[in-house]
Amino acid sequence: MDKEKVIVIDFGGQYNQLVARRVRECNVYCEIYSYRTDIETIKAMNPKGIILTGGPNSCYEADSPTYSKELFELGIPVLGLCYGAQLMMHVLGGKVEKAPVREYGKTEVMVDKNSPLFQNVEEKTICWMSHFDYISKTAPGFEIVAHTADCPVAAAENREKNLYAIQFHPEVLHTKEGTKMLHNFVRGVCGCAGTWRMDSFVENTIKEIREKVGNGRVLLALSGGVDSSVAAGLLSRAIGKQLTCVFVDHGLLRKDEGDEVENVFGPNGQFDLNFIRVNAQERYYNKLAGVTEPEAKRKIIGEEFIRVFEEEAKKIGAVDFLAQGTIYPDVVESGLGGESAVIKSHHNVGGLPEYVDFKEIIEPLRNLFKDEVRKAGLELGIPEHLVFRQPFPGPGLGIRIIGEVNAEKVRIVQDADAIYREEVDKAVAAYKKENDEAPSWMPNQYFAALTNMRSVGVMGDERTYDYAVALRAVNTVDFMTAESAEIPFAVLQTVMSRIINEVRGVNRVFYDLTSKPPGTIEFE
Ligand SMILES: Nc1ncnc2c1ncn2[C@@H]1O[C@H](COP(=O)(O)OP(=O)(O)OP(=O)(O)O)[C@@H](O)[C@H]1O
Ligand SMILES: O=c1[nH]c(=O)c2[nH+]cn([C@@H]3O[C@H](COP(=O)(O)O)[C@@H](O)[C@H]3O)c2[nH]1
Ligand SMILES: NC(=O)CC[C@H](N)C(=O)O
Ligand SMILES: [Mg+2]
Repeated sequence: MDKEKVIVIDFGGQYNQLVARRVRECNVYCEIYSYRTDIETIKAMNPKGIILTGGPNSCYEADSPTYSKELFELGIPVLGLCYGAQLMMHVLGGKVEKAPVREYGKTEVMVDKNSPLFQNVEEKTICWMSHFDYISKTAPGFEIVAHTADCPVAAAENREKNLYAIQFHPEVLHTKEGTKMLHNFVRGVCGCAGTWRMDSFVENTIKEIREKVGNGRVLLALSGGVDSSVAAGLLSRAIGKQLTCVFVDHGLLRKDEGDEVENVFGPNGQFDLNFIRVNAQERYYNKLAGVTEPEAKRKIIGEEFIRVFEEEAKKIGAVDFLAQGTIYPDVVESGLGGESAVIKSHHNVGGLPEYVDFKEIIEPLRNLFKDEVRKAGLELGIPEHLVFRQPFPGPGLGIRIIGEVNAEKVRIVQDADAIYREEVDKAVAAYKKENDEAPSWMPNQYFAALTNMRSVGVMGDERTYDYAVALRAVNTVDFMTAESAEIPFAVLQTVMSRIINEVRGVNRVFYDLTSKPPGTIEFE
């Protein structure tokens, strides 16, 4: 018998893998296909349900991604999300246009509890919006089953034909009851039994690595961060000393980070690894001098990483494989997740130079989200303080210094960031001691960035004309969507006064309140 399957049709949304992941979490097998896949192929797969994803385009424009009306006439339940919802209305005779009010981030939504989609969902709930178009008129046969203050059609259904449209994103965890809504569609509307089980990731991956590498040698780009540490755990289990880890100190690390990483992974550390530290500060500063455009900076940093790895590989002799701790969000934001737009080129994906002198690149975590990587890390026995470290991007402070990078700016942001992290950690520890649990505002990522803005201040009765530091702290699970964390004002004030007193060159401190979307977590 055919395995029960739901297919996701990709229109270039940022959250497509999350949709697939949520469906799998309902114990239903799921695959993603491009919107260019023809209807015969889709019919042949005999899916129990079809989900249309979001996407960056406007469906009413001439060359935007679309799908033929037939898709909605197969008798298979279809759920459209955001762009997918708009497209469903557009194709079936409704109307989509530029919204008078755009919605981004957390939004209150009122749902009709009688709809099969909203069974057991609160009447007033929180959803995550990200759109500038809206459905101004539903297609014939559809009924509106959710709305927000600014969005008259937050969801619509044609129950008889099993067609459903949701303007917001139930697949992101910031939509409070989104998982339930997808469950209602997949298990309720589509009638999937939910008998599928996920394979063991760790076991299977170790087997696959062994088969691929054979007797070859692998160079792993190790940053000391969560992803590459978990990748190191997997590879070292799979191929032992055929693995060499190379850590690059590019001069864009946090204060004292180079030595900290060496202490954990180096010869005096807790792992039995071949470990090489390369000090490449000068070479990065030279390449970055005068460069201000964010994507150009990212590409330079990405290319330099590869050149350093190639040089190290030559020293070791005959290294076939380069391994990296790339995870799914790196891939999708770099515009390589199927139909998705480029948001930023992660140094390890879109930032890779065209010519790479390795036979193959191994990325065992390429399809996982951060929280899944952490789970694998714990399974591999990697210590908790490493597994739950906050992420630090490969291009490092290079993308937290807006505009040109130089040694002086690196010093400023390193010092400000160290003060900020110290004070936040102190406040979290004090809260934990008193309450036996972490505070609700405990951020999942927090750092200081250096804006490119200088402004006038007065210090010691004298005029100053110095830089402004921006503090960022976000709450997020998968780093695909995020909210600004509510760090207590008193803590922020302490940080502000310490930064201004202790870090030369700064006379103003900002706190960034932006969620993702519309912001991203990093600044460039
Ligand atoms: N300084 C570095 N030296 C060597 N490799 C690096 C360095 N920085 C990043 N990389 C490589 O680039 C990949 C992506 O970096 P990224 O910061 O996303 O992951 P990470 O550092 O492993 O984990 P985390 O997200 O927790 O920081 C890493 O997994 C690693 O393979
Ligand atoms: O290794 C990396 N190389 C990169 O080029 C990069 N850009 C962003 N990040 C990290 O990814 C998460 C999402 O960040 P953004 O919201 O800024 O895209 C956050 O955790 C960021 O720190 C990167 N990590
Ligand atoms: N997130 C989305 O799918 C957005 C759809 C469309 N581009 C809009 O802004 O309305
Ligand atoms: Mg990192």
